[in-house]
Amino acid sequence: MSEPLFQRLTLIGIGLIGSSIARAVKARGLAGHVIIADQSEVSLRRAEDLGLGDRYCLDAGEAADGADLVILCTPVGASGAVAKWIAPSLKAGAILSDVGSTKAKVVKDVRPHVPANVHFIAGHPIAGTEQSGPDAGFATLFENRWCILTPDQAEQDAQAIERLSAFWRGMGSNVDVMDPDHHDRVLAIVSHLPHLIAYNIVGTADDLETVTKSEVIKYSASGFRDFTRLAASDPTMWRDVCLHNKDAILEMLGRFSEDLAALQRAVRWGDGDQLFELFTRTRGIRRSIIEAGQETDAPDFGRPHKKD
Ligand SMILES: NC(=O)C1=CN([C@@H]2O[C@H](COP(=O)(O)OP(=O)(O)OC[C@H]3O[C@@H](n4cnc5c(N)ncnc54)[C@H](O)[C@@H]3O)[C@@H](O)[C@H]2O)C=CC1
Ligand SMILES: O=C(O)C(=O)Cc1ccc(O)cc1
Repeated sequence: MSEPLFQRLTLIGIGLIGSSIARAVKARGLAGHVIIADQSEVSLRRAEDLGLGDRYCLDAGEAADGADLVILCTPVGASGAVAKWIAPSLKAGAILSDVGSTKAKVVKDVRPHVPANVHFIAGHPIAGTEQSGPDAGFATLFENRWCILTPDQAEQDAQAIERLSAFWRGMGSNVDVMDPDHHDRVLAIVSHLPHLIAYNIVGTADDLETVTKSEVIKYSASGFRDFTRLAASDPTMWRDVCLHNKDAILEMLGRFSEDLAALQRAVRWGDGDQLFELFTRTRGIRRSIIEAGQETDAPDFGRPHKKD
């Protein structure tokens, strides 16, 4: 057997993403020793029952002590505080990363706490589900998905970026490197806005006085059901995403609202040509995604282009 990429891996937060990393690392032999930390005793005990790691700690600082790679897998709102807590325990030469859905604010919150001899490289696997907690993870989650790294000190961390990229490739992902602000604008439109729209439409249906709750459940067509899946996503995680990526989300929401108003006008004035033109254009985008191998007929997210 070849040497694992990292001798000691620490995962802080053992929910959907942390536990998926733990499972993938175990299945693929990517780390010698896996240490798991979580602030929830229940999740930590569950992780132990599932055999996700080699050691379990309530104290993230203790867990990070001596690790070669530490990955923050908590909601983004906790990143800064956790980084501050573990900073004194990080060993020289260690890599610190994260999996948060937003990047610029994570870098802003974490960077000030990172010792000069530690490589901090923020990251985001574009893979997930609406589920959360240690039971929700699975070893194949990252296979054939993108992972975006957003280093803010790319030149001095070049070797560490390559090691971290190899780690994600080892879990089956394709890796892209991007500026944190650009990441946040792209993800605002392809991920954050769709979740907000889903939360909103399901909330609106729930509030309607003229349609009963039981009718919403009974007659929900598959389009509405797709929205309810996204709208079942973790409230803490998505509250934090909205608070963190406020500017990009507001920018995309502004644009979205303008386009929705145009659509509303086309419906009001019976402008069939405009409706037909838009629906034809968007159908083409779906077809391009399927042709690029990023989507099957089932709901899916972020699958990279198939290699020839
Ligand atoms: N759920 C998804 O589909 C995806 C989520 N992400 C990102 O991954 C991160 C984790 O998300 P999930 O695994 O879905 O969440 P989750 O809710 O399943 O797990 C988060 C875990 O972090 C723990 N935690 C929270 N604050 C903590 C703290 N201060 N110290 C130690 N542990 C703490 C919680 O107890 C929980 O076990 C988030 O930043 C999210 O934006 C990224 C890609 C996809
Ligand atoms: O469940 C879905 O459809 C998702 O969109 C999963 C997801 C959620 C958040 C991310 O930052 C990346 C992927």
